[in-house]
Order: sequence, then C-alpha cells, then structure tokens
Amino acid sequence: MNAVTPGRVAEAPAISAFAPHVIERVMRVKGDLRLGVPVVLTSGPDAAMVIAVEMLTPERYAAVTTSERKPQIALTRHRMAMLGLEGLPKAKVLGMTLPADANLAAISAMADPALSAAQVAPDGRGAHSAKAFEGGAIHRAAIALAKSAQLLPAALILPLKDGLAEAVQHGLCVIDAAEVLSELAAARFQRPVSTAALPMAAHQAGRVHVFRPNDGSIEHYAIEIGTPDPSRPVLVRLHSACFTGDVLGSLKCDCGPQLQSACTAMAKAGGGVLLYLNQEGRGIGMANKMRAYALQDHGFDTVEANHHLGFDDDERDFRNGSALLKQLGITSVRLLTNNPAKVAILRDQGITVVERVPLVVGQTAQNAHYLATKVAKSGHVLK
Ligand SMILES: Nc1nc2c(ncn2[C@@H]2O[C@H](COP(=O)(O)OP(=O)(O)OP(=O)(O)O)[C@@H](O)[C@H]2O)c(=O)[nH]1
Ligand SMILES: [Zn+2]
Repeated sequence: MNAVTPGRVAEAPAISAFAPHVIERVMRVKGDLRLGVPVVLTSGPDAAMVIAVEMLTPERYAAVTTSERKPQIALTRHRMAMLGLEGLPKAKVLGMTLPADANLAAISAMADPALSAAQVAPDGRGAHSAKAFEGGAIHRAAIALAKSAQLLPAALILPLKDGLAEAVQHGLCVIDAAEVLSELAAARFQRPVSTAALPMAAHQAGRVHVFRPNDGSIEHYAIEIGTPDPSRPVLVRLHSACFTGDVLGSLKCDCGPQLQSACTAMAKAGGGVLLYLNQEGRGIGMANKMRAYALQDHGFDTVEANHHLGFDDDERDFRNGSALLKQLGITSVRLLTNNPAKVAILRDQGITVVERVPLVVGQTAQNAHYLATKVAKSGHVLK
C-alpha cells in the first residue's frame, strides 16, 4: 500500500493536435543549438542567426561569417566582468560587436576560461577593447537557450537582413525570441510515467516514481521511503543530483552523506519522501560543473567559478520540487536542508514548511572551504 499517489494536480498545456506547440518548437531550437546547428531568432523587425559558441567548428564558423555580416557575441554580465571589461551596462545579458579580425580561437576564449590561460588566475584578467551593450531579446533568448542546453552561456549572433529567407534557404529553425524567453521561464508540467517498489538499505519499503517534464527535458524522481503519511507534515528532502558526491563519494562536497543521512532519517521517522531532482551542478550540468571544479583548482571559490563561466550562483528551479510534492498530495513538510532559500521557495509555491530540519553531515578537510563559502555567500546554515 502506498501512502502517496501521484495525481494530476497541474493542468497539462493544450498541445495542438498536429503542428508543434510553442514549447515543442523551443525545445527543437534548443536541440539544434546543442548540436551546433545555427538557428534563427527574431524580435520584431530584427532577426539573427545564433550558434552556441561552445559548439562552433572552424568549418561552420567560416561558412556563416561572410564579409557583409557583422558578428556579435552574447555573454552574461558575469562572464564579461570576468574578462576584465569595465563600465558594463547593468543588464544580465550583454552583447558586443566583434572586431573584424576576430577568429574562432579568440571567440571561443571569450566564452571558455579553459581556452584562455591568461584569464584563469583570479588576478590575471584579460582585456577587450570593444564596448559591451545591453543585450536585446535575441541575445537574452540565445543565452537562455544555451543555459537550458547546459552549454557555456555564450552565443555567436549574426544579424540578418531577411531572417526568414535565410532560414528557408539553409533549412534552419526560426523562432521568436520573446516566445523562447517566456517558455523557458515557465514552470513545467511533469507527468508521472512509471512507479515500482524498491527495497533499500535504509528501509525495505521503498518506492520510486518517475516524472517526465512536458518539455522533454530530463526526468526527476520521487522516492517514498517507508510509509509517509500525507495527512501530517511529511519529512521531505529536495536533493539536487550530484554525480560526484552521490555516486563517487567525492570529499569536495557534502551531498553523498546528506543523501544517505536523509534516507536514514526518513526510515527512522517511519516514512518520508526524497525528491531526487536531476539538476546537476546547481543546474549547470555535469560538463559545466567540471569546468567549475577546474577553476576551483586554480583558486576560485564555488560561487566565483560559476560566475567565471557566466552562470549565476545557483541556476536551479525548485518549482519542479514543489510541483512534484503537490502531485503526490503532500502540502505540508518538514524539510531536511541547510539552505533556507529552499524553505522560502517552497513556501512561495504554497507548500507549508512547518520545520527546517538541519542536515549537517559529511564535513571533510576538502569541503571545509566549500561549505564556508555557502554560508558566507549563499545563505546556508550549518546548524
Ligand atoms: N556549480 C557547482 N555545483 C556544485 C558544486 N558543488 C556541488 N554542486 C552541486 O550543488 C548541488 C547541491 O547544492 P548544495 O549547495 O550543496 O546544497 P543545497 O541543495 O543548496 O542545500 P542542502 O539542502 O542543504 O543540501 C548539487 O546539484 C551539486 O551537484 C560546485 O562547486 N559548483
Ligand atoms: Zn555534491
């Protein structure tokens, strides 16, 4: 007998029967960017060909840059600041017209700290002479798509005179930038896909529920441990995937011991729900997290490393967690976390958090600096 049962509390969007719905078109465009295929973004009368910098090849770069096109780069303000540029506009996404002689190596180095050795040390910042400008909808949509595809947040932008004609000529996907921005910012409906019993070391009565977001992105899991009773506050953990900590037993963070100790606490309490959210690396993905770790090897802390790559401190979207709780019929929780921001987000989403239950385990010599940085910069509490 399961105490919680996934149900459809959220409305699935009306997907048109034949033509792709707007979110489906956005995800096609995201797939193309991840492959390195150019896409065309439009905004009112403006149009531009957009390619993720990380995926640019010399052949494609040579093919898309013609003498009459003035290439630009879209980067986040964080990344531009790390490049040593001063007097930057306040906006989060910025553009810069590239010098006529910009080559692929220089463009790639603007996006990727690993390709620019001089910029890797915190005090060895490079200098670029061109002036940055506030990014428009096309720049913002390009960065949002690159982040969503878990690529470096950097895009080559080639303004086009007739975007539609170019799209048709080269068989490129074309989409409105405002549609991209609103769809990527929207909470996603997650469909329960499958469920099965899973006896676990922590408790023999375990059950895994798999949920699939309707944008086709990676699935998230809700794991019942013991017999949670949804009529009372349920002991809950929102755990963000950490391959290095959860699977490899990394000493650089506290995730593995937190996961184990959460399962044990739920078993002891008779029941609980573990949400395993597949947002590796605070939402930047495994490849970028290893880029961040490489920067940490050079002296950056966990927050600075994210900024150096062009990301915010934390790119996770915890609305997926609150949506899953509601689907499981759980509206009141005791939340296992050291991160008060998670409590606030769940409350914002209408979940009653009756108590924050600290989860202070797994402190090592190797993660002392990391944990201290989270306390100093991310509002974590280690008690
Ligand atoms: N980008 C980045 N992500 C990291 C790093 N170390 C761990 N992570 C990821 O951070 C996430 C866990 O976040 P934490 O900040 O440790 O903890 P939290 O989820 O905010 O709070 P707790 O509930 O107390 O665990 C996981 O997705 C990890 O993969 C790092 O140095 N850089
Ligand atoms: Zn971790």
